[in-house]
Amino acid sequence: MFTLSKNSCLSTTLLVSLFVLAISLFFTTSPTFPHRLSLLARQFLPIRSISTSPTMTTYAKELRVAELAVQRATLLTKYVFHEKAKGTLSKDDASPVTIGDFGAQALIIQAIRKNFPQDEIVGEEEAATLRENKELSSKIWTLVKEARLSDATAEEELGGPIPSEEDMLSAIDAGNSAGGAKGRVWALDPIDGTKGFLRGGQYAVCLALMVDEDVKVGVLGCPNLPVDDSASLDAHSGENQTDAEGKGVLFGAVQGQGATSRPLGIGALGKSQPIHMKEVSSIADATFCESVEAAHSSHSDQSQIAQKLGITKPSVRMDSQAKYGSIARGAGDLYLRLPVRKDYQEKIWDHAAGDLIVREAGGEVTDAQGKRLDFGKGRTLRNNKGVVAAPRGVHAQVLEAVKSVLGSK
Ligand SMILES: Nc1ncnc2c1ncn2[C@@H]1O[C@H](COP(=O)(O)O)[C@@H](OP(=O)(O)O)[C@H]1O
Ligand SMILES: [Mg+2]
Repeated sequence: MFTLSKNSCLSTTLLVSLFVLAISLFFTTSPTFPHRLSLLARQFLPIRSISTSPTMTTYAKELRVAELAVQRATLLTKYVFHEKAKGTLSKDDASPVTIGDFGAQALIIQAIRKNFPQDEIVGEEEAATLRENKELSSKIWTLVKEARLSDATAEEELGGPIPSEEDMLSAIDAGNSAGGAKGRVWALDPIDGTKGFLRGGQYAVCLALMVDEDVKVGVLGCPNLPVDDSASLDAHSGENQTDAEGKGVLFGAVQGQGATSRPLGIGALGKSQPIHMKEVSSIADATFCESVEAAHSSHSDQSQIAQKLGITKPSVRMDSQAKYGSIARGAGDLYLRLPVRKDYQEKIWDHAAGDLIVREAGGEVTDAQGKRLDFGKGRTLRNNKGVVAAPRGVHAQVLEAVKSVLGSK
């Protein structure tokens, strides 16, 4: 019979322990530990379970591509915005916003398709009208061709420029996914806040990645917000600001990793810093951000809710998801979207990025009944009505006021 002496038993145990210790030290002290773990996991687990687990995947590449792609798209939107302000592009032919929308969508989808060819994309625009209007299409193509980051490496990371006008149209049309609760789905709003864009106010280029309906990555490019996170809230509304000095911010977030802001540049990404919502110790001191458009969110319900909460400071009106970015960095505290039309369904591209950025900055985002926004129901948030975004500590209090005002209707 095979037996072991007490001594050899002890030395075997010692050897095994030393081996285990060495392996754990190697992995845990290595800067590439999460990456190694993910590679190891990839060999033993099916792909789907890796991409849905926040601990296994850092989404570092997705965030980087999204930030660079949004930054590149804003080169085009900023050009169009300033040409419009100079009067070179007029509002009459509806072209400024159309050119900006289509051009930005093409540039961003090109980068997603190059880097993540299997992913689905829900984009706001489609190219049908451009295929019928050759003149408009070639006008957009002229600008798309020129929109390049000044940093060659960054441009390479995005997969380079779009090769032809036909490729541009095909990229725009690749945003036609129906969305849904399964797999990797990007939500893209090439120019959110169309009305703000035309008015010379705030607008945002918005991109988010959902994996199995959960928002994992969110990016907002806001060319007209102040770079400075501590700038006064008035500077955030940005009506008729045409001077680009000190403006342009890029917000980013990955689920479980916090939210950041960085200057919106023209080449490589600028330095990022963490952002946090402001702590609200007394709700009466809070400030609301609300939509400029009373047709998008009821201004009268908003003022009744403010009254209920004892808030006397006037709300700051701002277009686009710049509202989510602003409260996430403590410029303003609360953002409500109060339904005007009962039949209107909010679009996923109008909320996905902002929802994650606010939650990662210490906030809570629900609908007006307190339900989490449901991004797995296709292109719209058909399971939700309204939006309530607030710092985690006061969200319940704000929601109660919202319910009591909307409930009495
Ligand atoms: N009746 C309505 N209720 C709520 N949102 C609406 C709406 N009609 C349009 N919108 C959305 O409101 C967005 C702008 O939001 P805000 O008012 O916060 O700036 C628009 O995005 P686009 O500008 O991309 O079209 C559009 O999708
Ligand atoms: Mg929008």
